[in-house]
Amino acid sequence: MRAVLTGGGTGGHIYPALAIAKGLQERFAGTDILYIGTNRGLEADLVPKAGFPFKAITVAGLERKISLANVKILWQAIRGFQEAKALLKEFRPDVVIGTGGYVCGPVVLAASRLGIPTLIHEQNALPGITNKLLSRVVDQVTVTFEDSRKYFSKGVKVGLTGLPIRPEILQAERHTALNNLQLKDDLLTLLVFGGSRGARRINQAMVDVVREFGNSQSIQVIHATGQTGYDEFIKDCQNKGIDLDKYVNINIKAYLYNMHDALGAADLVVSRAGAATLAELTVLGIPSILIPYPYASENHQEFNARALADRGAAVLVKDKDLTGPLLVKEIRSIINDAERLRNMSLASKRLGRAGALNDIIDCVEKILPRH
Ligand SMILES: CC(=O)N[C@H]1[C@@H](OP(=O)(O)OP(=O)(O)OC[C@H]2O[C@@H](n3ccc(=O)[nH]c3=O)[C@H](O)[C@@H]2O)O[C@H](CO)[C@@H](O)[C@@H]1O
Repeated sequence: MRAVLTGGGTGGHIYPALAIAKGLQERFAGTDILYIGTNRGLEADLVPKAGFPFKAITVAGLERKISLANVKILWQAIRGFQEAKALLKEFRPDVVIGTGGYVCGPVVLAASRLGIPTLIHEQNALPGITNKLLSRVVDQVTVTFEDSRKYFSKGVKVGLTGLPIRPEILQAERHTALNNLQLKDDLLTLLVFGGSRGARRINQAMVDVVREFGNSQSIQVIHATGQTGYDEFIKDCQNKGIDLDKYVNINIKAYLYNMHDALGAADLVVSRAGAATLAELTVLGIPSILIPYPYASENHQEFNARALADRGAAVLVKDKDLTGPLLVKEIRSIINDAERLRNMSLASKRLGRAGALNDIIDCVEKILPRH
């Protein structure tokens, strides 16, 4: 079996594709994978690190208003389509799977023109523009939320599967994770990150959290600043007189390539509310404080966060309200109340869908040629 995966820009599109790639290899022994993305997205870093062959094509996102830049972008899209077609002809996949982001457009379209079976997965309740357009040419659409069915035209085959999660996250286990991270098992672990690119607002609030909990006897902290926010965070700490070297329980990273260990160790998470993150939190039953990114298209992160907050699995803090002292207060009020922490964890677990990856692989199997 030969499969092409495509999806890019942010981790929220890439990790579901990586999960599907691993799921295919588990189901069909000897599966050959090719990942097609762009050199500008996070996929150029994450895909080779995950051990899959990666090829890049030319592509760029359209601006929402008519502009001269869009003429250039349209030209790049045509070039990207030709490049995708050439890669597909060379690799000869049995199936092409897209998980959103601009790069999916030319790759999935080229596959459908070449008569290769195609499937796309939508992570958010509100489908992205690329997936909405592609839904008209693909063999199968799979969605995370029942609610998103209504955004696709009649006649489009839509299957409800949930969001596929990397197998290593599904298998994460606290003791091993703490060991791998060299953390203590008698302390609570707070994990903080702002989606795959980091979040400046969360980093700013974290300066106070680090100061408050530095060398605490009850809690240890892992904070991922995002690749571009690391230096600024360290400088902000220095400016406030915080010497991070003196805090043995505070671990600051630019990016967590070992998220399965970080999530496996976490008793409480502070994060943005991207769909992939929420699927991971709920499948492991981790309580969270969610600060939705307010500029995500049509404010979809707030809808994501509400789905958890309304069911007691998370506390929602609006970005505009976020300050260091408020974050410290929210963290304290949860970690100091063991019963609340346990109830939030149970509520989170109830929302998790561990079978999503398997269900998507079933959908892939159904569109393969021999079926
Ligand atoms: C700002 C924005 O529009 N973000 C969107 C983007 O999410 P974005 O990529 O920001 O966030 P998601 O939460 O969906 O996914 C992040 C992924 O990166 C992983 N991770 C993160 C940090 C780290 O250090 N290491 C690591 O492995 C997380 O475990 C997760 O798998 O795509 C998602 C899925 O379409 C959307 O729901 C988000 O709204």
